[in-house]
Amino acid sequence: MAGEERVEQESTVPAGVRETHALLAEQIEEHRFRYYVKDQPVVSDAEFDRLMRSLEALEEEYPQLRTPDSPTQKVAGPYVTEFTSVEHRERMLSLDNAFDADDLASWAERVAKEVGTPDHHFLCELKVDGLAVNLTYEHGRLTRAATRGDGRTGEDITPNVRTIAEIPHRLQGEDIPALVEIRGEVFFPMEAFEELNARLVAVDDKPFANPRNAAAGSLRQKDPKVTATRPLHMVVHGIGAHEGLTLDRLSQAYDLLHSWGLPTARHNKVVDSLEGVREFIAYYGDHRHSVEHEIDGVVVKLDEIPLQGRLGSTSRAPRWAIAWKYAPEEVNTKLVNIRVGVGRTGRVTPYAQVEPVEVAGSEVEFATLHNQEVVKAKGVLIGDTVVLRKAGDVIPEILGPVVDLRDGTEKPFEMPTHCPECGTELRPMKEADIDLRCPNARTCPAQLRERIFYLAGRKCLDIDHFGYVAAAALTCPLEPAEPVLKDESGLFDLTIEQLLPIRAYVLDQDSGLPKRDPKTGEEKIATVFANKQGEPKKNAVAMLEGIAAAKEAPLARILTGLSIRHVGPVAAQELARQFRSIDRIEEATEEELADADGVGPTIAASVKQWFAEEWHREIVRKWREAGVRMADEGSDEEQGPRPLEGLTVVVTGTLTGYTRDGAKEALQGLGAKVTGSVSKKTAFVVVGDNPGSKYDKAMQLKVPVLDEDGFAVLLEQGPDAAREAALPVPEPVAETGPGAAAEPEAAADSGAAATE
Ligand SMILES: NC(=O)c1ccc[n+]([C@@H]2O[C@H](COP(=O)([O-])OP(=O)(O)OC[C@H]3O[C@@H](n4cnc5c(N)ncnc54)[C@H](O)[C@@H]3O)[C@@H](O)[C@H]2O)c1
Ligand SMILES: [Zn+2]
Repeated sequence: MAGEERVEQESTVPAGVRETHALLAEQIEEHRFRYYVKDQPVVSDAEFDRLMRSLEALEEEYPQLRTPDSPTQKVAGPYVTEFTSVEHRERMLSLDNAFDADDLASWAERVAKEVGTPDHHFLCELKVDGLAVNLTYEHGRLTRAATRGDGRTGEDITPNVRTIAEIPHRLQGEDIPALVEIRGEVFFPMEAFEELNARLVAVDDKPFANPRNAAAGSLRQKDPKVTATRPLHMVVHGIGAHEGLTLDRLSQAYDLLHSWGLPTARHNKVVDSLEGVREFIAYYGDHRHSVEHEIDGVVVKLDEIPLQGRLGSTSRAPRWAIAWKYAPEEVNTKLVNIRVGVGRTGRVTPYAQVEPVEVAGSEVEFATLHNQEVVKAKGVLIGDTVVLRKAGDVIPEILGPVVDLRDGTEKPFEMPTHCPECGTELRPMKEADIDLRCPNARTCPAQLRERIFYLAGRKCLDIDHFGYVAAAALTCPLEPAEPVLKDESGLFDLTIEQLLPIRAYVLDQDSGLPKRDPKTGEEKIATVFANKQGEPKKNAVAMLEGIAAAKEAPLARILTGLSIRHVGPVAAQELARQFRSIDRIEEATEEELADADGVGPTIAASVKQWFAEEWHREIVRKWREAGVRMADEGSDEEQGPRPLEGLTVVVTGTLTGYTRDGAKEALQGLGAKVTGSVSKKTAFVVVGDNPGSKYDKAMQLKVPVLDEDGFAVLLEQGPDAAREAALPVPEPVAETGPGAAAEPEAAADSGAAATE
């Protein structure tokens, strides 16, 4: 009876469901066309994947809907495009996804069951975010290159692919087979992306929304000469049809391909258990940005090629492989507005305000745009749908606009000519500067607020309960009309009586805008330092105590807090170490300052300029009157050791928390020597995003490599702790077996011990 009911249900699909299914399928086909043919998708990959999953869910419930032309059963297409179509000798498939640990485990279970032997291995590869290509080599000569197309038939892009330097026109070496199809991913490096869009926008061409589309759009050019100007790369990730080649393990086959000159992946790893797969996934989840290309996940494959054959494929994907996708870092959202913010040094920078979206685990409403030239170069208009990227802990950024969604109401951004907070006319500091500044350093409320916030912050006086809201309340309140601080000179004279009546917006530190009540949407206003009865809040009392205690702060922290241009914590430390008091620094000549260790002419000139301002000298005078010490006692030795003395460090790639100079200064300030090339004498190599050959060299020489977290450990805890925090040395693919990546050996000759 129950069985009959089931059959009954399966045979009738409600008309409404049938229609939903048809509409969804049509939407998906439309998105695929925009993605694979136009290279200009209008939704994010995550959004696309959601649509696919809805379709799959419907077909799960009503299996009759799962017909051979459902998008769930096809790779994509077929499409008629301006390229000649060519048939792949062996089909090019997509991949099934594992969305959670359970999916992965049941895939592994099925593999184990079907291969019938526990003696098999998993090959873990990174999932490169680009577009798939198929290279046909006949007797070692590249005779054809094609896109994936619908899996059976792709587009002939041979002349375009020939322009990619990494792809050999002729294979070199031993055992070159009569025929082999090489599958791989062509990608566009993130760091070249901004420049490409700038070039396109400059000649009124459409910018790309992200690097993956730039890769596809650059490769699928009618004129291969255009492709030749694009910095495309490729990573090999599979083998198709072949003749005259016996293959056993895929990992070993890659070694063979590598020996022929093909660009195989550098981060593959063979493991013999699901545990090893999980470790690989977790490792690259944390080190996603230490790889030379964007990755959107990990692909796990059965390494034994004969066993792969036993598992076979569906119409869409092999059963012997599965893709694990990481949380998406890109989302599409609306660029609501471009605002400008005024920084501590008066720099006025545009930033994007977007419709709030959740990305990489947090809600994002603002993204950096750096300066007005960057806005132009990105080709974004106010009102555009944009691709927003949040990579790890990095500040969110706008990658590019979704041009195909424009309706003509979008407006270009215009950089204001006057300061949004004090109305002063903006100008560049130096003629050649791109950045504009508000010259009203003393009383511009924005600059003062940021300076006070910085002064109270971790790098300077480090005063508890003195955050952004307090800084704003002291410098730009709603009431009283006059702020209690008109510049920083009165900081150490503040009294609780002055604080109690202050009412101010509760400002958001990232945007400088008032926070809003999530329910009413109203801007939040508060008596920041008093409770409802008008009595001092505990935090306000603690803040004043903190300010009083800061009168004894070391000179370096006071100096840093003065916001003298180019005098960050490191330079301040050098000045404090060598001059000992603020008076001696003020009295020193520019030459004397420039001669000091770690100072130099730029900093020296800047210090002189700072003291030349009357209101700056007034700050020092008032602080002294209030009892601020502004001098360090004792000799050099008592100033504490330089924990990185004797170490040579190389910095490569882009760090997120530091400029290259900033990282260098931080290291030098602690006594390290910073050089440009890696040798056996190098104690550490610090790598940011997209490191390059120095990273490889370090791995080769077994020099400990630090990512940004490791770098922080080096600065804060010294070399011994940093060695522990170094990245593991990736194992070459051929070295199979379990076990995590090898511990890096500590450099034997790296000198001084950590002293804390
Ligand atoms: N935004 C859109 O409108 C839109 C439209 C269509 C597709 N997409 C994106 O494309 C995906 C579907 O495309 P798909 O069918 O190519 O599936 P997929 O990207 O999930 O996986 C299959 C592809 O992964 C690639 N790949 C990368 N590294 C690999 C490796 N190491 N080994 C094997 N393959 C590797 C291959 O090109 C392969 O064809 C969607 O999940 C979505 O992210 C987006
Ligand atoms: Zn201003």
